[in-house]
Amino acid sequence: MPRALVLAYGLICYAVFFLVFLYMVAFVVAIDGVVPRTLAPGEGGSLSSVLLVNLGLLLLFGVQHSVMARSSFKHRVSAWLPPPVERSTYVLATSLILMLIFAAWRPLPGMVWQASSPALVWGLWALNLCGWCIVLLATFLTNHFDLFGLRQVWLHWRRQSYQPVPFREWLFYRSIRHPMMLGLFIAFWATPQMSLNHLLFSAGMSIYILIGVHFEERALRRELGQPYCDYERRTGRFLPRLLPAGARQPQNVTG
Ligand SMILES: C[S@@+](CC[C@H](N)C(=O)[O-])C[C@H]1O[C@@H](n2cnc3c(N)ncnc32)[C@H](O)[C@@H]1O
Repeated sequence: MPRALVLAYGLICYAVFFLVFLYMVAFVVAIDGVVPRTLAPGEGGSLSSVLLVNLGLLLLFGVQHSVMARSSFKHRVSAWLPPPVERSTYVLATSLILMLIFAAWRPLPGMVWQASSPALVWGLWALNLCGWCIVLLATFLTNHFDLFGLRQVWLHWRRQSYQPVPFREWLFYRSIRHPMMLGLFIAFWATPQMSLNHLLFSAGMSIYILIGVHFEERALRRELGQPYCDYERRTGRFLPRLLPAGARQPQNVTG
């Protein structure tokens, strides 16, 4: 594959994901008129058909995300998917599944909660915004450009060999292991208006996150060994551990 094509492919995949992520914010936040389809309540057909379609979509997302992240999958497809474009392809596949969710999601009628006090409404919107910001910031604390495949295609363009991103323990990662997922939890659940529709989406995504972090931790334990086990002891999954200050000194996980 010509290097320019690899670079263009990586840039396009990143741009597509960026737009899809922005759409996801609007889809979840569900403010009228911003995007055509959101998680606002509506009539999507019989309860059984709505559940079948929506749970199927969430399952599809979970399967794509987990299977494509596995090293055995990467190894198997390496013959026809060159390493520099592997991450971009994963990002593109995730974007396509998210687009399918936005297009095919069947709405449910009814609200679960609706805050009425202006202070609570604004407080919850502020918390929601914090959630999205934590997600974005956490991508930069590890390596935003590696996570979305740009670093891989750029290094290939420059004819430089790829070196994996070192394990980071900066800021949030000093005390919790999954700030990106914590941000998503906050963004999915902190809302002044929770429709039944939104509840189903948030619950499905949250279950997937819990399963995903289990596999991510297992992979990191295998890859990094004892230093990662020590990191697990010092940190909490989503919330900081209540440890004496001295016990939480960062150490270099990669040795
Ligand atoms: C989608 S990111 C999610 C990271 C983390 N679970 C979170 O919620 O912030 C998954 C990738 O981040 C990598 N990763 C996890 N923790 C990391 C850290 N502290 N430093 C660098 N990379 C990390 C994992 O190896 C995996 O490839």
